[in-house]
Amino acid sequence: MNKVIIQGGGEHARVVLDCLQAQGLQVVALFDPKYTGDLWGVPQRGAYDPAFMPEARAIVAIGNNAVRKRVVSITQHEYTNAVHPSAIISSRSSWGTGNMILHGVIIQAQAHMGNHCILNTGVRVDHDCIISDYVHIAPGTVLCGTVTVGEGTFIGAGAVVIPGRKVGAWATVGAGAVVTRDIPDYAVAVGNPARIIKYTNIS
Ligand SMILES: CC(=O)SCCNC(=O)CCNC(=O)[C@H](O)C(C)(C)COP(=O)(O)OP(=O)(O)OC[C@H]1O[C@@H](n2cnc3c(N)ncnc32)[C@H](O)[C@@H]1OP(=O)(O)O
Repeated sequence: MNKVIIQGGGEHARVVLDCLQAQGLQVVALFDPKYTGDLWGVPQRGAYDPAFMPEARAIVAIGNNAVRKRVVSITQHEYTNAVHPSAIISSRSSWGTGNMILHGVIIQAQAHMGNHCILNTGVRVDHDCIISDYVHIAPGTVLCGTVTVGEGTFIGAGAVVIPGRKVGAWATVGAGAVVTRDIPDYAVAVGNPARIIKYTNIS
């Protein structure tokens, strides 16, 4: 059960491949219509083939949350998690499947995360945070204790969310933002303190 396929062939997929290989897992294929050839010893097989090695586990390594959700809906393999060996993870935290917990991430006690999320390089998720499905938290971001993040939300690199704040679903927090108030669903917020500049309509 150590074989893994990756859905996606772009930059994020390469980081996830690096992570899975560091875990000692055998990545047997990358699927992405845009890529063929060999990447770090792994064949890039073009479009997804549901019949390919059905015993392999899958991970959808696509950084865009809406696209990742769509590709998850058509993937027939069972899922696994990518967890880099350098991550520091409390045994009192929990998460579902299909998640990418990348290099240098820290997850504190009683933090809980759903499925198909990305905790990118060096993200810190402190105690009692709750992260829904299809969230992407970009490199270096800090979620202080008891923060809640709704489905599909993207939090840009180096952002800070102060304790107890709620970031809604399918929201966007800009790089370097400091979130001092709750952010509603679909809002795009930037700056310190973070201010809403617009709403998006992704679902
Ligand atoms: C491994 C990896 O690389 S993972 C990927 C990590 N990527 C990131 O962290 C990127 C995060 N993205 C951002 O911060 C983007 O700027 C977004 C998503 C917040 C906004 O993007 P857009 O919707 O294209 O907004 P746009 O660029 O038009 O900017 C709108 C306004 O907000 C300002 N703005 C945009 N981003 C920020 C920001 N992070 N902080 C402060 N102000 C910002 C712009 O200067 C502009 O201001 P103006 O209207 O006065 O000129």
